[in-house]
Amino acid sequence: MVTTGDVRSHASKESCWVIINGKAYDVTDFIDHHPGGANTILRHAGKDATAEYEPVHPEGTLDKHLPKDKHLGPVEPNDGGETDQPVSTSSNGDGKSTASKQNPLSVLQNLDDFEKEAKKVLPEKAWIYYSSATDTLSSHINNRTAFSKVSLRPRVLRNVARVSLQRDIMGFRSSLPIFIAPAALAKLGHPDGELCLTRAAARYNIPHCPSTYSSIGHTNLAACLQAEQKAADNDRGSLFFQLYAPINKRDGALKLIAEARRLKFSALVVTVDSAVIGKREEDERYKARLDHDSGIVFQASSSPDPDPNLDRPVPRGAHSSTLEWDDLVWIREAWGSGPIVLKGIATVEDVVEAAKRGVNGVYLSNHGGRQLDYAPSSLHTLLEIRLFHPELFDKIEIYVDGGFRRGTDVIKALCLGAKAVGLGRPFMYSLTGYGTEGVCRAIEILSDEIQTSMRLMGVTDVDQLDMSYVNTALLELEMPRLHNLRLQGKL
Ligand code: HEM
Ligand SMILES: Cc1cc2nc3c(=O)[nH]c(=O)nc-3n(C[C@H](O)[C@H](O)[C@H](O)COP(=O)(O)O)c2cc1C
Repeated sequence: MVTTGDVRSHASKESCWVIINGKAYDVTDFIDHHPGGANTILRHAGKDATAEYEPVHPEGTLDKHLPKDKHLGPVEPNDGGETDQPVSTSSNGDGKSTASKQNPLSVLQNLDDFEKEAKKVLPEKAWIYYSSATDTLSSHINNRTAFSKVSLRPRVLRNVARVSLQRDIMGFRSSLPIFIAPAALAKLGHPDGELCLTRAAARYNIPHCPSTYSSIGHTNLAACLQAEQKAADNDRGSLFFQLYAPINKRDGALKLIAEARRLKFSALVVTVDSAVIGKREEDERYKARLDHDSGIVFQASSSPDPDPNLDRPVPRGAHSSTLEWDDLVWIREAWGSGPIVLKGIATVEDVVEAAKRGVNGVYLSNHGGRQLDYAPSSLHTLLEIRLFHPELFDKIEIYVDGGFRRGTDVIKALCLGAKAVGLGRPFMYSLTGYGTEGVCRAIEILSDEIQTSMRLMGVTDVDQLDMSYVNTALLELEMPRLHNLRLQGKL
């Protein structure tokens, strides 16, 4: 039996043990391969890391990734020493329950209200992770301001008593033109994490696309969907699989795709805007402060490399940095004939290329402003396609996300030609503290807003929404000057 004293004596990079859920692990050889960074583990060297580990890792992670001989067994407290007791995730550490700080769900009126409620109860680290964006925040801010550059053109004196909001989304007949976008680490907001999203998606018959880094394992999410469907005696809801190609690209991706197939996920969403991780300064500042406070010595991580041919890890490279268009061939082979959609497309040129490569759809996104700074919003890219290659809307399915908070935001994107809209942060905020009921309330609010606006616009079916219902003059002022490329035959 290992004692807490034993664990405390392995508190360095050279020999690093941690306690998780009452068991000790030797993670010395693993530290430098940890996808969340070496320092994240080093901060807990020799201590109980449960509170840090538990909300961000799916069940079974240690069994899957840490060799059996590094599992040191149960820990016995032997010396009355401090062990860094885990804190509960249902409070933010000050002893007050989340319920007593948050307004009742019935009081919340729009998706921004969920953000305010989440901020009240999320631990600082989680709030920063959910809300942060890259560099100057330009892409993030651009996502919201783009909506104010498109106004609506309503028609009147039409019978709008009945409206239909149904849309086909990546082969699934959804009751609303929206889906839950992939966002990692939902357990930071609620102990049930992504289960809340899958349950709500099933109840409202919309798709949920969990992240590769879902904090609840994909097997459990698939079982959750089945259980929901069985209890309701229907087949409502659907799960899509978001794929980050791992560092070891093909081998890692093939394993994930095989898992997605085994679990019968119905579409493959390949994220293509993450060759490296964006510079999210709030996250980096917070982690650097923790490192400093726990005595970890600062080391510059990405000095310019004098020789680009040297085989070194790519700075900020958390996933494969070598994924290319040609890789879509083996991805298609492994996935089979089901829908493949490329997430993170931002230009009309790449939509043209995608249409040639046999994928079913593109998903215009700047990752919620978390990757490239000064990237276009998805409304900008939709309009770019409208102006330069409108025929693409008939050739390939086009999905969007980024900054959608209102029913009218969704309607504007549908008018410009999007098939459906994904939302990331709003659903993470809605599960925070409230769990599944919060996500259900968020979907209801959005559905109400879409329906109400459609009626006020004289529209009874989302399929009727087209360019005649929007004034895009202001957004057109911001279109890139691509006419020269076209004249040169490059577009
Ligand atoms: C042994 C103790 C471990 C601790 C204390 C730990 C802690 C953490 C923390 C705190 C994060 C969030 C990263 C952040 O704050 O930026 C994280 C992320 C992550 N960890 Fe661990 N981890 C451990 C072991 C593992 C193991 C065994 C795996 C298996 C591969 C793993 C895989 C990951 C992954 C995939 C992420 C997500 C990275 C991202 O979304 O950017 N971790 N870990
Ligand atoms: C906390 C968080 C985690 C995310 N994790 C992922 C991810 O694992 N994979 C991915 O493709 N996109 C991820 N995204 C991006 C979202 O899928 C989506 O593009 C973005 O959140 C849309 O913007 P919105 O938050 O304004 O709705 C994440 C976004 C957030 C906010």
